[in-house]
Amino acid sequence: MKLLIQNGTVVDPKSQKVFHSDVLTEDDRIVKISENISPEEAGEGTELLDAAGCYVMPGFIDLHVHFRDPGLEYKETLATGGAAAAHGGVTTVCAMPNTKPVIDTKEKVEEVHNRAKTESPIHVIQLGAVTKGQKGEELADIQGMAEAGCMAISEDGKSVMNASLYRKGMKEAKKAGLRIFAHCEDITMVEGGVMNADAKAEALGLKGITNSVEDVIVARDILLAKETGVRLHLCHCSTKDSVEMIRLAKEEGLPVTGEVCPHHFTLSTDDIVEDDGNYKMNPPLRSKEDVEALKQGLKDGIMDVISTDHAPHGEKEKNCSMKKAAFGIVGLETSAALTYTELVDTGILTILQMAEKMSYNPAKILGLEEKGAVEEGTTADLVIFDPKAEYEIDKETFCSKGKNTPFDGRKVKGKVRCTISDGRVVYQEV
Ligand SMILES: NC(=O)N[C@@H](CC(=O)O)C(=O)O
Ligand SMILES: [Zn+2]
Ligand SMILES: [Zn+2]
Repeated sequence: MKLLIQNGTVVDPKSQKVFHSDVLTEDDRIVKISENISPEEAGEGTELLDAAGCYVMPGFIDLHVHFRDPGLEYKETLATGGAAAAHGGVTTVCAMPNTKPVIDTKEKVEEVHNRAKTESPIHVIQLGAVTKGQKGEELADIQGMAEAGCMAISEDGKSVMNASLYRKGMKEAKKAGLRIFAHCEDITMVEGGVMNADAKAEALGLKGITNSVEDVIVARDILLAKETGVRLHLCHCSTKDSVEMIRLAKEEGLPVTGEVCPHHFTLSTDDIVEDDGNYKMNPPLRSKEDVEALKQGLKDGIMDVISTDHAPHGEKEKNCSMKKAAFGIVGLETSAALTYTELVDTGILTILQMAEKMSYNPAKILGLEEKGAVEEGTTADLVIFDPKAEYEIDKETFCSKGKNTPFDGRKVKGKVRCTISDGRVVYQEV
């Protein structure tokens, strides 16, 4: 099977080049990148894709999604989450293990990997939990899960509060060649908070979550990574002090990377006008000052990755007061547009930096050398992205089962026209 992508502008974060070119794929590989590859040269039966006016970028790699499968299929499945990813230009995801049951053994990782091959149109890397059942009491089967290809372990949804146990888990992870993806939240300090602790929370009569809830665990986890040598990826960073601590860790040469979610650089607590569950996520939307620090951190290269923390929930769980609503919003189908609109179109990031944060750096963090670039010989995971398309986000167009987004009706610029995974078109705008 061959695809010829014509007339596009290739964005390759590996060579740091942006250039006009055609791209030819055969089966799951990029076989030729050159100007004016003719259909005759490509050969009979080659499918032609017109990318005029569009960027041809490496498929996005989202290090942080919740596919809710197994056990919570009413929220999402490997099939619907995979379709949402394809719609958003995402060709590889890391699925968090806070499913039902929690993914904490070799067999459970294998089961998801086997099913994903047929059920999901894009690549799914299942992550394992740090502790059995995410109960924080004893370590999960870390070595076994590594053998099943889980690549990283994470207690996402919460932190491992017992630092001694976490340190043991980090040592095991390092031995097994796995990374730690850390959700930083001191649960003892949350005290029933549902949004950022500020005047807006007070005005709405809602309990607040302080920056320190995140910051103390970021500090602790960086120190534990320093001691154990494990590669630490800090998920969904939301505060200016998280950025500052990652800056210091990097200056010291520690193997620490930072992730920012589109909602945390697009919205601040000022955008919450009423008590609406669709604005509730963990960590919460922060102050303008925090938002600016996150943007600056992305620009300066302190923050390495833009991932979504795609967290689908049922309608009843979200269309209610923040007091009752579940934490989390969907993100796979709005991420590229928000990143382009908020960061590239505004001149904060270049298009190459967008490809770095959404493809190249995530691939590097996972050690996937064949992904995250547009190069001859690498995997044919690609996205055709139209930077000129302007439209309003419409949650009814989402492939995800989750419609829980605060971005419904928001005007954005930048649209995924086509997504290619392993040389197959998995999403194409009709
Ligand atoms: N981010 C969220 O608000 N929710 C996530 C859990 C998590 O990422 O911590 C979820 O699983 O729903
Ligand atoms: Zn989390
Ligand atoms: Zn998460």
